[in-house]
Amino acid sequence: MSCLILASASPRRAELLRQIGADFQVAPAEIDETPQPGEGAQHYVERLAREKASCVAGGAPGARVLGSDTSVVVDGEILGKPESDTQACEMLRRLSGRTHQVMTSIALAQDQKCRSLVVVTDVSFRELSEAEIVAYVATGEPMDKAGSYGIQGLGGIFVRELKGSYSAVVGLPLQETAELLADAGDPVWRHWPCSKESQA
Ligand SMILES: Cc1cn([C@H]2C[C@H](O)[C@@H](COP(=O)(O)OP(=O)(O)OP(=O)(O)O)O2)c(=O)[nH]c1=O
Repeated sequence: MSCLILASASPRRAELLRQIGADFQVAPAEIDETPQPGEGAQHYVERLAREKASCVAGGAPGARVLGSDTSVVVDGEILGKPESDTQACEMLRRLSGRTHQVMTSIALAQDQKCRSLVVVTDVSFRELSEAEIVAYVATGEPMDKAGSYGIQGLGGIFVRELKGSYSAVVGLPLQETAELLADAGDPVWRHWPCSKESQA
């Protein structure tokens, strides 16, 4: 079976892919993440996941390349990673006391072929006080995360309810990723270690 490459600089994605026992290498993709004029959120995340996967696949003939993108969407507006503390505070104020969508797309490319899907999760925040928004941004945790929070970190205390895939919010939907790899002919369970002695 051809090798699997994770086209991502995200330590969370690598950790999640390791969690399900996949055997892979990491090669981050450098692409322009600017949304196209009038582009819808689902289209945007899927396009980026496909571009990340295809960009790395172009330089790795025969390899299976997994790309992914996560964006937070509120009132149809895409919130990416904040560029400043001020922007992080603004995003958190917008998310306070309401429900937003986290959209994560995964794409698996091999040579010219590419399969992709989008997972949408509803996340509801309780009301956040100004003091805790400022304290949270001061920790630095929001800075490399879409929507300026990490559900898997300190930001977990903001989340009242989640409907959908927790792992997709962190950056890689585990069930759907395993399904995409299985459809491509290499289910992750084939790489799982066996703790039992051979019965032969
Ligand atoms: C909402 C949310 C996002 N995130 C992260 C997942 C992604 O790493 C990041 C969204 O940015 P992305 O552009 O999807 O990914 P990235 O720049 O980190 O890595 P790459 O493009 O190389 O794959 O936000 C969390 O870790 N926790 C959360 O709760």
